[in-house]
Amino acid sequence: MDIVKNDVTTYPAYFAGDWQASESNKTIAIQSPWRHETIGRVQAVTQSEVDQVIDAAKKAQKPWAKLSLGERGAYLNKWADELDKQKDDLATAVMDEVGKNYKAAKGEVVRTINLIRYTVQEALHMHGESVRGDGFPGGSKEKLGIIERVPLGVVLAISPFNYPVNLSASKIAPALMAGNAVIFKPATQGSISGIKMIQALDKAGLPKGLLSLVTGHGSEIGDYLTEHPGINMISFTGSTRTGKRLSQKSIMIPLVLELGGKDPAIVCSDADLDVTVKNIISGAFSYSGQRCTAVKRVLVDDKIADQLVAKLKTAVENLSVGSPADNSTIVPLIDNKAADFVSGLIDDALGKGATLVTGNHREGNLLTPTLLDNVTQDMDVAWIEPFGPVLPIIRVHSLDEAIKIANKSSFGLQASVFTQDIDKALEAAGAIEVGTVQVNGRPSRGPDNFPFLGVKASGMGTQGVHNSILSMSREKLTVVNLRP
Ligand SMILES: NC(=O)C1=CN([C@@H]2O[C@H](COP(=O)(O)OP(=O)(O)OC[C@H]3O[C@@H](n4cnc5c(N)ncnc54)[C@H](OP(=O)(O)O)[C@@H]3O)[C@@H](O)[C@H]2O)C=CC1
Ligand SMILES: O=C(O)[C@H](O)COP(=O)(O)O
Repeated sequence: MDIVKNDVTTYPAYFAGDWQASESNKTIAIQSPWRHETIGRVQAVTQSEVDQVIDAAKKAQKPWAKLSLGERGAYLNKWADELDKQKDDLATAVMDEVGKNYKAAKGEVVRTINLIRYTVQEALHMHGESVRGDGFPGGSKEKLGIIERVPLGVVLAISPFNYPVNLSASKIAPALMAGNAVIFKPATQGSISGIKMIQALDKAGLPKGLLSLVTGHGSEIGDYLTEHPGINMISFTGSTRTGKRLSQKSIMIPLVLELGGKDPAIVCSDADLDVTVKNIISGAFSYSGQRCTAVKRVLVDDKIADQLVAKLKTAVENLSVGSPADNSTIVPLIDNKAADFVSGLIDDALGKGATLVTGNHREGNLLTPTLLDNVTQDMDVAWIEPFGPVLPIIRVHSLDEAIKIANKSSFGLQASVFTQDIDKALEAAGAIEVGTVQVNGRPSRGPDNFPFLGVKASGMGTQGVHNSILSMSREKLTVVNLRP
C-alpha cells in the first residue's frame, strides 16, 4: 500500500505480515544525499506497535522453528529469487537513498542474493554432535549427551545506512535459518531500501508475524526496542557510540556488535608500491570512505614515504568525483553534518601543521578526496574515524613503531600490512590488536564466508555466515542415561 502524493511515495511499515501506516500518523522524510530532494517518507512507528509485533513474532517463531531446515531454506531461496528479479530497482533505491554509486549498489544487491543462498546451504550443512561421559574422570560411557543447536527466539536486527541491503540481510537470513523470528529496524536513511528488500521477502510468502519491519528514528524507538523483554538477541552494525549504548541498555541477552574502525595500512620499506597504492586507494576512497573497513590511516616507513606519497597523490587526483549515477568513486556524503565533521578533522590537522597533498575542496556535502601528509599523533585525524574521503599519512621509523601506533587506537577492526617478506608480515599480524589482518590487501569484510569481527571499540562477537548462524542459536544438551 505505497501511497504516492506529489511524486513522493509514503511507504508503510510491515507489521506481522501486513503493510500498514503507523497509528502515530507521523512520517519521516528521506532526503537523497545527492539529488537533494525528498525521495520518500517512512512511518514513525510507536512503542505500542513495537509491543504488538514482538508479541506476534513470539507466536510465529514456535511453528517456524518446527519446520525442517529444507522448508525454511525454501522460503529464503524464494526471497533470493525475488531479489534477483528486482535487483535493478533495488540498486537504484540504494543509490538514491544513500548515494552509493550504481555499480557498487548493484554489487551490494548481488552480493546479498549470494549471501542468502549461501546461508541456506551453510545452515543445511551444520549439525550438532554427541558426546559420551567417559571422557571425564569418573564419568560413565552410559551417559550419552546429544548436543543440538536451537533458536534463541526473537532477534532484533539493527542495520546502518552504508550497506542498507547487505548488512540487513546478513542478519535476517541467518536469524531465520536458525529458527528465529526477526524484528528489523533499518537505519532511517536506508529504510526505503530495507522496505523494498522486505517486500521481496513478503512475496516469498513468509509466515505472518515471523518478521516485522519497524521504521523510525533510533533516538526515539531504539532504546525501547533494545530494552524490550521480548527480544532475545540483538545483532547490530553501526557506530561505536550507539553500540556502547546498546550494550548498556540491553538486559542479559547475547549481542553481536560490529562497530567503527580506524584501520591502518602499514607500509614497510620493501612493499610492492603499485600493489600498495592500488589497495590503499580503493580501500580508503571507495564510497567516499563511508565503510567501516575503509583504510583510515597510513603508517609508512620513512624510507619510502616520499615515493608512496607521490604515487598516492597521482592516484587520488585521478579519482572520479561527482554523481553516484555516473558511477563516481567520490560521491556526496550521507548528509551535511557528516561533511562538516570531516572538514573539521581536516582543519584541525592543517591547523596543527599537517601537509595538504591534495584535495580539501567542498561543495555542500561533496568533499574532494583529501590526502594529508606529516600527520602527527596530536591531531584528531590520527585517531578519529572520519567516515569520509580523507586519508592521513603518518611517517614512522620502523615496523615496531607502526605497530605501536596501530595498537594505540581505541578501535580494533582490521589492519593491512604491505611487505614482500612473509615472516615480517606474519610477525606483524600476530602483534596487531584487531579482528583481521590483511597481508598485501585492503581491509574488507568479505568474502562473506569468512569470519568478520572487531575487537576493542570495534565490536563484540563475530559475523560471517557460519558465525552469524552460531550467534543466533544456542546449544541444547539432552543427556540419555543408558542402561549399564
Ligand atoms: N563494523 C562494521 O561492520 C560496520 C560499522 N559501521 C559503523 O557505523 C557507523 C555509521 O553508520 P550509522 O548508520 O551512522 O551508525 P549509527 O550508530 O548512527 O546507526 C546505526 C543504527 O542504529 C540505530 N540507532 C540509533 N540510535 C539507536 C539507539 N539508541 N538504539 C538502537 N538503535 C539505534 C540507527 O537508527 P537511525 O538511523 O534511525 O538513527 C541505525 O539503524 C560508522 O561508525 C561505521 O564505522 C558501519 C558499517 C559496518
Ligand atoms: O559497513 C561496512 O563498512 C562493511 O561492513 C564493510 O564491508 P566491506 O568491507 O565489504 O566494504
